Amino acid sequence: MSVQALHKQAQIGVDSARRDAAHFINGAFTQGSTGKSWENRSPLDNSLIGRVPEGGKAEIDAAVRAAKAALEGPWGNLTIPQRTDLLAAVADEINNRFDDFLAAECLDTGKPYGLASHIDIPRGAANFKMFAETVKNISTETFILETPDGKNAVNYGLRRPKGVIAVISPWNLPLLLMTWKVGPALACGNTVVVKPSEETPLTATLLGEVMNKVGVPKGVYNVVHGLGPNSAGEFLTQHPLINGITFTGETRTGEAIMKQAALGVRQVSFELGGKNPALVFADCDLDKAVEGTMRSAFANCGQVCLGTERVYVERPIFDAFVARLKAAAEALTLGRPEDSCTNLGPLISQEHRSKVLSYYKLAMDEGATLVTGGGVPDMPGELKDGAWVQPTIWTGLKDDARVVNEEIFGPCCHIRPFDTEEEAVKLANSTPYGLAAAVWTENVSRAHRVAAKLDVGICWVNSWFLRDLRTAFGGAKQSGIGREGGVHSLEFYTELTNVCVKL
Ligand SMILES: NC(=O)C1=CN([C@@H]2O[C@H](COP(=O)(O)OP(=O)(O)OC[C@H]3O[C@@H](n4cnc5c(N)ncnc54)[C@H](O)[C@@H]3O)[C@@H](O)[C@H]2O)C=CC1
Ligand SMILES: O=C(O)/C=C/C=C(\O)C(=O)O
Repeated sequence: MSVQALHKQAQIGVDSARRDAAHFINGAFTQGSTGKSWENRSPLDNSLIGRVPEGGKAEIDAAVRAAKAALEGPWGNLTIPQRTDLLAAVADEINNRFDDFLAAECLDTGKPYGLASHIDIPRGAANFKMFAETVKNISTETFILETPDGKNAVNYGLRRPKGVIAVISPWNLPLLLMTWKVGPALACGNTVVVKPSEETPLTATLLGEVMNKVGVPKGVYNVVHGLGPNSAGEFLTQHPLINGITFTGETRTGEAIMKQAALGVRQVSFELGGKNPALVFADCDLDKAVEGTMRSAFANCGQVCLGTERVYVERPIFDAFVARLKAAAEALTLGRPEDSCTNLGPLISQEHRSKVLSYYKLAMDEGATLVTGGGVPDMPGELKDGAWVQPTIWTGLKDDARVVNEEIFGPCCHIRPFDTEEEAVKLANSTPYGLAAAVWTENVSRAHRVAAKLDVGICWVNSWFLRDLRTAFGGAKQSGIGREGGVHSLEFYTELTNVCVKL
Protein backbone atom coordinates (compact mmCIF):
# COMPACT_ATOMS: atom_id res chain seq x y z
CA MET A 1 0.00 0.00 0.00
CA SER A 2 1.32 3.49 -0.80
CA VAL A 3 2.18 5.84 2.05
CA GLN A 4 -0.56 8.19 0.81
CA ALA A 5 -3.17 5.40 0.91
CA LEU A 6 -1.94 4.37 4.32
CA HIS A 7 -2.24 7.95 5.57
CA LYS A 8 -5.75 8.26 4.20
CA GLN A 9 -6.87 5.01 5.75
CA ALA A 10 -5.27 5.80 9.09
CA GLN A 11 -6.89 9.24 9.09
CA ILE A 12 -10.27 7.52 8.94
CA GLY A 13 -9.23 5.40 11.91
CA VAL A 14 -7.99 8.29 14.02
CA ASP A 15 -11.32 9.46 15.36
CA SER A 16 -12.59 5.96 16.00
CA ALA A 17 -9.36 5.34 17.93
CA ARG A 18 -10.33 8.08 20.42
CA ARG A 19 -11.65 6.08 23.33
CA ASP A 20 -11.40 5.40 27.03
CA ALA A 21 -8.72 2.91 27.94
CA ALA A 22 -9.43 -0.16 30.07
CA HIS A 23 -7.43 -2.60 32.12
CA PHE A 24 -7.16 -6.07 30.58
CA ILE A 25 -7.20 -8.63 33.38
CA ASN A 26 -7.66 -12.38 32.96
CA GLY A 27 -8.86 -11.97 29.37
CA ALA A 28 -11.51 -9.31 30.14
CA PHE A 29 -11.62 -5.53 29.81
CA THR A 30 -12.53 -3.70 33.01
CA GLN A 31 -12.51 -0.20 34.47
CA GLY A 32 -11.49 -1.59 37.87
CA SER A 33 -12.83 -0.49 41.21
CA THR A 34 -10.75 2.49 42.36
CA GLY A 35 -13.12 5.03 40.79
CA LYS A 36 -10.02 7.04 39.87
CA SER A 37 -9.05 7.98 36.32
CA TRP A 38 -7.22 10.65 34.36
CA GLU A 39 -7.66 12.39 31.03
CA ASN A 40 -5.54 11.21 28.12
CA ARG A 41 -4.88 14.30 26.00
CA SER A 42 -3.35 14.53 22.54
CA PRO A 43 0.11 16.10 22.46
CA LEU A 44 -0.79 17.51 19.01
CA ASP A 45 -3.49 19.93 20.11
CA ASN A 46 -4.36 19.04 23.73
CA SER A 47 -7.74 17.56 22.61
CA LEU A 48 -9.29 14.83 24.76
CA ILE A 49 -8.58 11.27 23.56
CA GLY A 50 -10.41 9.55 26.41
CA ARG A 51 -10.11 8.65 30.07
CA VAL A 52 -7.73 6.12 31.59
CA PRO A 53 -8.65 4.19 34.75
CA GLU A 54 -6.07 4.19 37.53
CA GLY A 55 -5.48 0.72 38.85
CA GLY A 56 -4.83 0.16 42.54
CA LYS A 57 -3.70 -2.75 44.70
CA ALA A 58 -6.84 -4.79 43.92
CA GLU A 59 -6.37 -4.59 40.13
CA ILE A 60 -2.67 -5.42 40.40
CA ASP A 61 -3.40 -8.35 42.68
CA ALA A 62 -6.11 -9.68 40.35
CA ALA A 63 -3.82 -9.37 37.32
CA VAL A 64 -0.83 -11.01 39.02
CA ARG A 65 -2.97 -13.88 40.32
CA ALA A 66 -4.50 -14.40 36.87
CA ALA A 67 -0.98 -14.50 35.41
CA LYS A 68 0.13 -17.02 38.03
CA ALA A 69 -2.92 -19.24 37.36
CA ALA A 70 -2.28 -19.18 33.60
CA LEU A 71 1.35 -20.07 34.17
CA GLU A 72 0.39 -23.09 36.25
CA GLY A 73 -2.50 -24.02 33.97
CA PRO A 74 -3.24 -23.65 30.27
CA TRP A 75 -0.16 -21.66 29.25
CA GLY A 76 2.32 -23.74 31.22
CA ASN A 77 0.86 -26.92 29.70
CA LEU A 78 1.42 -25.93 26.07
CA THR A 79 4.27 -27.42 24.08
CA ILE A 80 6.84 -24.99 22.65
CA PRO A 81 5.41 -25.30 19.09
CA GLN A 82 1.87 -24.67 20.38
CA ARG A 83 3.08 -21.59 22.25
CA THR A 84 5.17 -20.21 19.42
CA ASP A 85 2.37 -20.79 16.89
CA LEU A 86 0.11 -18.62 19.05
CA LEU A 87 2.75 -15.89 19.18
CA ALA A 88 3.17 -16.01 15.40
CA ALA A 89 -0.62 -15.58 15.20
CA VAL A 90 -0.36 -12.54 17.50
CA ALA A 91 2.17 -11.03 15.08
CA ASP A 92 -0.11 -11.75 12.11
CA GLU A 93 -3.09 -10.20 13.85
CA ILE A 94 -1.14 -7.02 14.68
CA ASN A 95 -0.41 -6.81 10.95
CA ASN A 96 -4.09 -7.49 10.11
CA ARG A 97 -5.04 -4.61 12.39
CA PHE A 98 -2.11 -2.44 11.31
CA ASP A 99 -4.29 0.64 10.75
CA ASP A 100 -5.92 0.39 14.19
CA PHE A 101 -2.53 0.15 15.88
CA LEU A 102 -1.15 2.96 13.74
CA ALA A 103 -4.05 5.28 14.52
CA ALA A 104 -3.93 4.50 18.26
CA GLU A 105 -0.16 4.96 18.49
CA CYS A 106 -0.18 8.25 16.59
CA LEU A 107 -3.12 9.53 18.61
CA ASP A 108 -1.34 8.89 21.91
CA THR A 109 2.07 10.19 20.81
CA GLY A 110 1.40 12.62 17.94
CA LYS A 111 4.25 11.00 15.99
CA PRO A 112 4.14 11.04 12.16
CA TYR A 113 2.43 8.07 10.43
CA GLY A 114 5.50 7.90 8.19
CA LEU A 115 7.59 7.02 11.26
CA ALA A 116 5.15 4.76 13.12
CA SER A 117 4.19 2.85 9.98
CA HIS A 118 7.85 2.04 9.28
CA ILE A 119 9.15 1.49 12.78
CA ASP A 120 6.71 1.23 15.69
CA ILE A 121 3.96 -1.01 14.35
CA PRO A 122 6.03 -3.41 12.17
CA ARG A 123 8.44 -3.87 15.11
CA GLY A 124 5.48 -4.60 17.40
CA ALA A 125 4.66 -7.58 15.17
CA ALA A 126 8.29 -8.56 14.53
CA ASN A 127 9.04 -8.72 18.26
CA PHE A 128 6.59 -11.63 18.60
CA LYS A 129 7.70 -13.40 15.45
CA MET A 130 11.43 -13.15 16.10
CA PHE A 131 11.31 -14.44 19.69
CA ALA A 132 8.92 -17.24 18.69
CA GLU A 133 11.55 -18.35 16.16
CA THR A 134 14.38 -17.93 18.66
CA VAL A 135 12.97 -20.24 21.32
CA LYS A 136 12.32 -22.97 18.76
CA ASN A 137 16.06 -23.23 18.22
CA ILE A 138 17.56 -23.05 21.68
CA SER A 139 20.44 -25.36 22.41
CA THR A 140 21.74 -25.88 25.92
CA GLU A 141 25.20 -26.73 27.18
CA THR A 142 26.18 -30.33 27.99
CA PHE A 143 29.26 -31.53 29.92
CA ILE A 144 30.39 -35.07 30.63
CA LEU A 145 31.99 -35.24 34.07
CA GLU A 146 34.51 -38.03 34.49
CA THR A 147 34.00 -39.87 37.80
CA PRO A 148 36.40 -42.21 39.73
CA ASP A 149 34.20 -45.24 39.01
CA GLY A 150 34.68 -44.62 35.30
CA LYS A 151 30.95 -44.49 34.70
CA ASN A 152 30.82 -40.66 34.53
CA ALA A 153 27.95 -38.19 34.83
CA VAL A 154 26.24 -36.06 32.26
CA ASN A 155 25.31 -32.44 32.95
CA TYR A 156 22.83 -30.52 30.87
CA GLY A 157 21.21 -27.12 31.14
CA LEU A 158 17.46 -26.89 31.29
CA ARG A 159 15.78 -23.56 30.60
CA ARG A 160 12.45 -23.02 32.35
CA PRO A 161 10.16 -19.96 32.41
CA LYS A 162 11.03 -17.50 35.17
CA GLY A 163 7.39 -17.01 36.20
CA VAL A 164 5.21 -13.89 36.27
CA ILE A 165 7.04 -10.94 34.72
CA ALA A 166 6.23 -7.29 35.48
CA VAL A 167 6.67 -5.09 32.41
CA ILE A 168 6.97 -1.34 33.00
CA SER A 169 7.13 0.41 29.66
CA PRO A 170 7.65 4.02 28.53
CA TRP A 171 5.83 6.38 26.18
CA ASN A 172 8.37 7.11 23.46
CA LEU A 173 7.96 3.90 21.42
CA PRO A 174 5.00 2.42 23.29
CA LEU A 175 4.10 -0.70 21.28
CA LEU A 176 7.65 -1.37 20.14
CA LEU A 177 9.18 -1.27 23.61
CA MET A 178 6.33 -3.05 25.37
CA THR A 179 6.37 -5.96 22.88
CA TRP A 180 10.19 -6.04 23.02
CA LYS A 181 9.58 -7.35 26.55
CA VAL A 182 6.25 -9.16 26.21
CA GLY A 183 7.43 -11.07 23.08
CA PRO A 184 10.41 -12.83 24.68
CA ALA A 185 8.65 -13.20 28.04
CA LEU A 186 5.78 -15.15 26.48
CA ALA A 187 8.00 -17.03 24.03
CA CYS A 188 9.99 -18.34 27.00
CA GLY A 189 6.76 -19.54 28.64
CA ASN A 190 6.24 -16.77 31.21
CA THR A 191 3.09 -14.76 31.76
CA VAL A 192 3.05 -10.97 32.08
CA VAL A 193 1.43 -8.02 33.79
CA VAL A 194 2.11 -4.81 31.87
CA LYS A 195 1.93 -1.32 33.35
CA PRO A 196 2.15 0.93 30.28
CA SER A 197 3.17 4.55 30.56
CA GLU A 198 0.36 6.77 31.74
CA GLU A 199 0.92 8.91 28.62
CA THR A 200 0.28 6.11 26.11
CA PRO A 201 -2.38 3.60 27.19
CA LEU A 202 -3.99 2.72 23.85
CA THR A 203 -1.84 0.16 22.03
CA ALA A 204 -1.26 -1.97 25.15
CA THR A 205 -5.04 -2.10 25.58
CA LEU A 206 -5.59 -2.93 21.91
CA LEU A 207 -3.14 -5.81 22.20
CA GLY A 208 -5.60 -7.41 24.66
CA GLU A 209 -8.13 -7.69 21.80
CA VAL A 210 -5.48 -9.39 19.67
CA MET A 211 -4.65 -11.89 22.41
CA ASN A 212 -8.32 -12.86 22.75
CA LYS A 213 -8.84 -13.05 18.99
CA VAL A 214 -6.02 -15.52 18.36
CA GLY A 215 -6.80 -17.63 21.43
CA VAL A 216 -3.99 -16.84 23.84
CA PRO A 217 -5.33 -18.26 27.14
CA LYS A 218 -6.76 -15.75 29.59
CA GLY A 219 -4.33 -14.49 32.21
CA VAL A 220 -1.24 -14.81 29.99
CA TYR A 221 -1.22 -11.13 29.01
CA ASN A 222 -2.60 -8.59 31.50
CA VAL A 223 -2.56 -4.79 31.47
CA VAL A 224 -3.15 -2.53 34.45
CA HIS A 225 -3.00 1.22 33.89
CA GLY A 226 -1.78 3.58 36.54
CA LEU A 227 0.98 5.87 37.67
CA GLY A 228 4.39 5.00 39.17
CA PRO A 229 4.97 5.80 42.84
CA ASN A 230 2.16 4.81 45.25
CA SER A 231 0.14 3.58 42.28
CA ALA A 232 -0.03 0.61 39.91
CA GLY A 233 3.71 0.78 38.98
CA GLU A 234 4.91 0.53 42.55
CA PHE A 235 2.21 -1.98 43.60
CA LEU A 236 3.11 -4.22 40.65
CA THR A 237 6.86 -4.22 41.22
CA GLN A 238 6.36 -4.88 44.95
CA HIS A 239 3.86 -7.72 44.49
CA PRO A 240 5.28 -10.89 46.11
CA LEU A 241 4.19 -13.17 43.22
CA ILE A 242 6.23 -11.21 40.65
CA ASN A 243 9.35 -13.15 39.66
CA GLY A 244 11.18 -10.58 37.51
CA ILE A 245 10.85 -6.93 36.49
CA THR A 246 11.75 -5.50 33.10
CA PHE A 247 11.80 -1.73 32.68
CA THR A 248 12.71 0.85 30.08
CA GLY A 249 12.81 4.47 31.16
CA GLU A 250 14.73 7.05 33.12
CA THR A 251 17.74 6.06 35.23
CA ARG A 252 16.28 7.64 38.42
CA THR A 253 13.08 5.60 37.97
CA GLY A 254 15.26 2.51 37.51
CA GLU A 255 16.83 3.22 40.90
CA ALA A 256 13.37 3.42 42.53
CA ILE A 257 12.24 0.19 40.87
CA MET A 258 15.45 -1.56 41.90
CA LYS A 259 14.72 -0.75 45.54
CA GLN A 260 11.21 -2.17 45.10
CA ALA A 261 12.69 -5.27 43.41
CA ALA A 262 14.97 -5.84 46.39
CA LEU A 263 11.93 -7.00 48.38
CA GLY A 264 11.98 -10.72 47.74
CA VAL A 265 15.23 -10.45 45.72
CA ARG A 266 13.65 -10.24 42.25
CA GLN A 267 15.86 -9.98 39.17
CA VAL A 268 15.66 -6.84 37.02
CA SER A 269 16.37 -6.12 33.37
CA PHE A 270 16.82 -2.39 32.79
CA GLU A 271 17.29 -0.25 29.73
CA LEU A 272 17.77 3.24 31.08
CA GLY A 273 18.75 6.75 30.01
CA GLY A 274 21.50 7.89 27.70
CA LYS A 275 23.49 10.96 26.68
CA ASN A 276 24.77 9.39 23.53
CA PRO A 277 27.74 10.74 21.59
CA ALA A 278 28.38 10.81 17.85
CA LEU A 279 32.05 10.95 16.81
CA VAL A 280 32.44 12.48 13.36
CA PHE A 281 35.95 12.12 11.95
CA ALA A 282 37.31 14.26 9.12
CA ASP A 283 37.65 11.12 6.97
CA CYS A 284 33.91 10.38 7.11
CA ASP A 285 31.46 10.48 4.24
CA LEU A 286 29.99 13.87 5.18
CA ASP A 287 26.64 13.31 3.46
CA LYS A 288 26.08 10.09 5.39
CA ALA A 289 27.29 11.59 8.67
CA VAL A 290 24.97 14.58 8.40
CA GLU A 291 21.97 12.48 7.38
CA GLY A 292 22.59 9.93 10.15
CA THR A 293 23.17 12.56 12.82
CA MET A 294 20.05 14.42 11.71
CA ARG A 295 17.99 11.25 12.28
CA SER A 296 19.72 10.36 15.53
CA ALA A 297 19.20 13.83 17.02
CA PHE A 298 15.69 14.61 15.77
CA ALA A 299 13.80 11.37 14.97
CA ASN A 300 10.70 10.87 17.13
CA CYS A 301 11.26 14.49 18.22
CA GLY A 302 14.48 13.41 19.97
CA GLN A 303 12.58 11.03 22.24
CA VAL A 304 14.67 7.92 21.64
CA CYS A 305 16.99 6.71 24.36
CA LEU A 306 19.53 5.81 21.64
CA GLY A 307 19.43 9.32 20.14
CA THR A 308 22.46 11.57 19.82
CA GLU A 309 22.60 14.61 22.11
CA ARG A 310 26.40 15.18 21.98
CA VAL A 311 28.16 15.51 18.63
CA TYR A 312 31.96 15.65 18.48
CA VAL A 313 33.35 16.70 15.11
CA GLU A 314 37.01 16.71 14.02
CA ARG A 315 38.09 20.33 13.65
CA PRO A 316 38.83 20.47 9.89
CA ILE A 317 35.19 19.68 9.05
CA PHE A 318 33.56 21.32 12.09
CA ASP A 319 32.18 24.45 10.38
CA ALA A 320 30.95 22.52 7.35
CA PHE A 321 29.25 19.91 9.54
CA VAL A 322 27.52 22.52 11.72
CA ALA A 323 26.25 24.37 8.64
CA ARG A 324 24.98 21.16 7.03
CA LEU A 325 23.22 19.90 10.19
CA LYS A 326 21.65 23.34 10.71
CA ALA A 327 20.24 23.25 7.17
CA ALA A 328 18.92 19.71 7.74
CA ALA A 329 17.23 20.71 11.02
CA GLU A 330 15.66 23.76 9.44
CA ALA A 331 14.28 21.63 6.60
CA LEU A 332 12.28 19.43 8.98
CA THR A 333 8.51 19.79 8.66
CA LEU A 334 6.43 19.90 11.82
CA GLY A 335 2.79 18.97 11.46
CA ARG A 336 -0.06 16.55 11.86
CA PRO A 337 0.80 12.81 11.79
CA GLU A 338 -1.36 12.12 8.75
CA ASP A 339 0.26 14.79 6.53
CA SER A 340 2.67 12.91 4.34
CA CYS A 341 5.22 15.77 4.43
CA THR A 342 5.40 15.75 8.27
CA ASN A 343 8.65 14.37 9.64
CA LEU A 344 8.62 15.92 13.11
CA GLY A 345 5.81 15.58 15.65
CA PRO A 346 5.29 17.21 19.04
CA LEU A 347 6.85 16.12 22.32
CA ILE A 348 4.78 13.66 24.35
CA SER A 349 3.18 16.15 26.78
CA GLN A 350 3.09 19.70 28.05
CA GLU A 351 4.98 18.51 31.12
CA HIS A 352 7.79 17.06 29.03
CA ARG A 353 7.83 20.20 26.89
CA SER A 354 8.38 22.30 30.03
CA LYS A 355 11.34 20.07 30.88
CA VAL A 356 12.86 20.34 27.38
CA LEU A 357 12.28 24.11 27.23
CA SER A 358 13.95 24.49 30.63
CA TYR A 359 17.07 22.92 29.05
CA TYR A 360 16.75 25.26 26.05
CA LYS A 361 16.88 28.17 28.50
CA LEU A 362 19.65 26.57 30.57
CA ALA A 363 21.81 26.17 27.45
CA MET A 364 21.74 29.92 26.91
CA ASP A 365 22.34 30.58 30.62
CA GLU A 366 25.35 28.25 30.44
CA GLY A 367 26.81 30.27 27.57
CA ALA A 368 25.83 28.32 24.44
CA THR A 369 25.89 29.75 20.94
CA LEU A 370 22.49 29.03 19.40
CA VAL A 371 22.88 27.60 15.88
CA THR A 372 19.18 27.08 15.25
CA GLY A 373 15.87 26.69 17.09
CA GLY A 374 15.84 27.23 20.82
CA GLY A 375 12.16 27.90 21.30
CA VAL A 376 8.57 27.13 20.39
CA PRO A 377 7.48 27.10 16.73
CA ASP A 378 4.53 29.12 15.56
CA MET A 379 2.00 26.38 14.80
CA PRO A 380 -1.25 27.04 12.93
CA GLY A 381 -4.83 26.66 14.18
CA GLU A 382 -5.58 24.14 16.90
CA LEU A 383 -1.97 22.88 16.82
CA LYS A 384 -1.06 26.02 18.80
CA ASP A 385 -2.11 24.11 21.93
CA GLY A 386 0.20 21.17 21.25
CA ALA A 387 3.53 20.26 22.89
CA TRP A 388 5.72 21.61 20.07
CA VAL A 389 9.34 22.68 20.28
CA GLN A 390 11.84 23.69 17.62
CA PRO A 391 14.66 21.33 16.64
CA THR A 392 17.67 22.92 18.26
CA ILE A 393 21.45 22.92 17.87
CA TRP A 394 24.02 24.59 20.09
CA THR A 395 27.79 25.00 20.03
CA GLY A 396 30.21 26.59 22.48
CA LEU A 397 29.25 24.93 25.77
CA LYS A 398 31.89 23.87 28.30
CA ASP A 399 32.37 20.13 28.82
CA ASP A 400 30.93 20.30 32.32
CA ALA A 401 27.75 22.17 31.29
CA ARG A 402 24.58 20.42 32.49
CA VAL A 403 23.18 20.55 28.94
CA VAL A 404 26.16 18.47 27.77
CA ASN A 405 25.85 15.92 30.57
CA GLU A 406 22.15 15.41 31.39
CA GLU A 407 19.61 13.50 29.27
CA ILE A 408 17.20 16.04 27.75
CA PHE A 409 15.11 13.69 25.58
CA GLY A 410 14.16 16.37 23.07
CA PRO A 411 15.09 17.28 19.46
CA CYS A 412 18.40 18.91 20.28
CA CYS A 413 22.15 18.41 20.30
CA HIS A 414 25.37 20.20 21.17
CA ILE A 415 28.27 20.11 18.69
CA ARG A 416 31.90 20.49 19.83
CA PRO A 417 35.16 20.25 17.86
CA PHE A 418 37.96 17.81 18.71
CA ASP A 419 41.56 17.45 17.50
CA THR A 420 42.64 13.87 18.16
CA GLU A 421 41.08 10.41 18.24
CA GLU A 422 42.15 10.02 21.87
CA GLU A 423 40.41 13.26 22.84
CA ALA A 424 37.22 12.20 21.03
CA VAL A 425 37.09 8.87 22.87
CA LYS A 426 37.71 10.57 26.23
CA LEU A 427 34.91 13.06 25.60
CA ALA A 428 32.53 10.32 24.46
CA ASN A 429 33.14 8.33 27.66
CA SER A 430 32.86 11.33 29.96
CA THR A 431 29.27 10.93 31.26
CA PRO A 432 27.81 8.39 33.73
CA TYR A 433 25.71 7.01 30.86
CA GLY A 434 26.84 4.32 28.41
CA LEU A 435 23.97 3.35 26.15
CA ALA A 436 24.88 3.97 22.51
CA ALA A 437 27.36 5.76 20.26
CA ALA A 438 27.72 6.48 16.56
CA VAL A 439 31.12 6.66 14.85
CA TRP A 440 31.45 8.24 11.41
CA THR A 441 34.67 7.38 9.55
CA GLU A 442 35.68 5.71 6.28
CA ASN A 443 38.85 4.34 7.95
CA VAL A 444 38.04 0.73 8.89
CA SER A 445 40.95 0.38 11.31
CA ARG A 446 39.90 3.52 13.14
CA ALA A 447 36.29 2.32 13.26
CA HIS A 448 37.23 -0.94 15.02
CA ARG A 449 39.77 0.75 17.30
CA VAL A 450 37.36 3.44 18.47
CA ALA A 451 34.39 1.07 18.85
CA ALA A 452 36.47 -1.10 21.20
CA LYS A 453 37.29 1.88 23.42
CA LEU A 454 33.79 3.28 23.81
CA ASP A 455 32.10 2.38 27.07
CA VAL A 456 28.66 1.70 25.58
CA GLY A 457 26.30 -1.22 25.02
CA ILE A 458 25.64 -0.41 21.35
CA CYS A 459 28.08 1.17 18.90
CA TRP A 460 26.97 2.01 15.37
CA VAL A 461 29.59 2.71 12.71
CA ASN A 462 28.42 4.79 9.73
CA SER A 463 24.81 4.15 10.71
CA TRP A 464 22.30 4.72 13.46
CA PHE A 465 19.30 2.65 14.63
CA LEU A 466 20.16 -0.17 12.26
CA ARG A 467 18.62 -2.95 14.33
CA ASP A 468 19.18 -6.68 14.06
CA LEU A 469 16.83 -8.15 16.68
CA ARG A 470 19.13 -11.15 17.23
CA THR A 471 21.89 -8.97 18.70
CA ALA A 472 22.55 -7.97 22.32
CA PHE A 473 20.82 -4.73 23.25
CA GLY A 474 21.30 -2.76 26.46
CA GLY A 475 23.41 -0.19 28.22
CA ALA A 476 26.72 0.06 30.08
CA LYS A 477 27.31 2.15 33.24
CA GLN A 478 24.10 3.89 34.43
CA SER A 479 22.31 3.10 31.16
CA GLY A 480 21.09 -0.30 32.20
CA ILE A 481 21.44 -3.76 33.62
CA GLY A 482 21.55 -6.81 31.38
CA ARG A 483 21.15 -7.37 27.66
CA GLU A 484 18.04 -8.31 25.71
CA GLY A 485 17.65 -9.41 22.08
CA GLY A 486 17.84 -12.85 20.42
CA VAL A 487 19.23 -15.53 22.72
CA HIS A 488 20.44 -12.85 25.16
CA SER A 489 16.84 -12.38 26.28
CA LEU A 490 16.87 -15.94 27.61
CA GLU A 491 19.26 -14.86 30.38
CA PHE A 492 16.51 -12.81 31.97
CA TYR A 493 13.31 -14.54 30.86
CA THR A 494 14.33 -18.08 31.82
CA GLU A 495 15.67 -19.82 34.87
CA LEU A 496 18.59 -22.09 34.01
CA THR A 497 18.71 -25.36 35.92
CA ASN A 498 21.74 -27.62 35.62
CA VAL A 499 20.72 -31.29 35.70
CA CYS A 500 23.56 -33.63 36.72
CA VAL A 501 22.82 -37.33 36.02
CA LYS A 502 25.17 -39.97 37.40
CA LEU A 503 25.51 -42.77 34.90
N1 LIG B 1 13.48 5.11 27.01
C1 LIG B 1 13.92 6.03 27.82
O1 LIG B 1 15.08 6.08 28.12
C2 LIG B 1 12.95 7.00 28.36
C3 LIG B 1 13.38 8.07 29.10
N2 LIG B 1 12.50 8.96 29.57
C4 LIG B 1 13.04 10.08 30.36
O2 LIG B 1 12.42 10.05 31.62
C5 LIG B 1 11.86 11.32 31.91
C6 LIG B 1 10.61 11.11 32.73
O3 LIG B 1 9.60 10.52 31.92
P1 LIG B 1 8.57 9.48 32.53
O4 LIG B 1 7.52 9.12 31.59
O5 LIG B 1 8.13 9.99 33.86
O6 LIG B 1 9.52 8.24 32.62
P2 LIG B 1 9.80 7.32 33.82
O7 LIG B 1 11.07 6.62 33.58
O8 LIG B 1 9.69 8.09 35.10
O9 LIG B 1 8.55 6.33 33.79
C7 LIG B 1 8.48 5.26 32.93
C8 LIG B 1 7.51 4.25 33.49
O10 LIG B 1 7.86 3.92 34.82
C9 LIG B 1 6.71 4.02 35.67
N3 LIG B 1 7.17 4.35 37.01
C10 LIG B 1 7.58 5.56 37.48
N4 LIG B 1 7.95 5.45 38.77
C11 LIG B 1 7.76 4.15 39.13
C12 LIG B 1 7.95 3.41 40.33
N5 LIG B 1 8.43 3.97 41.43
N6 LIG B 1 7.63 2.10 40.32
C13 LIG B 1 7.17 1.49 39.22
N7 LIG B 1 6.95 2.14 38.06
C14 LIG B 1 7.25 3.45 38.01
C15 LIG B 1 5.88 5.07 35.00
O11 LIG B 1 4.55 4.98 35.42
C16 LIG B 1 6.07 4.72 33.54
O12 LIG B 1 5.25 3.63 33.18
C17 LIG B 1 11.60 11.95 30.57
O13 LIG B 1 11.61 13.34 30.67
C18 LIG B 1 12.73 11.42 29.76
O14 LIG B 1 13.85 12.25 29.92
C19 LIG B 1 11.17 8.81 29.37
C20 LIG B 1 10.68 7.76 28.63
C21 LIG B 1 11.56 6.79 28.04
O1 LIG C 1 14.68 -1.83 20.46
C1 LIG C 1 14.80 -0.84 19.73
O2 LIG C 1 15.01 -0.95 18.54
C2 LIG C 1 14.66 0.51 20.25
C3 LIG C 1 14.83 0.81 21.51
C4 LIG C 1 14.65 2.14 21.97
C5 LIG C 1 14.59 2.43 23.27
O3 LIG C 1 14.83 1.51 24.18
C6 LIG C 1 14.20 3.75 23.81
O4 LIG C 1 14.12 4.72 23.07
O5 LIG C 1 13.93 3.80 25.00
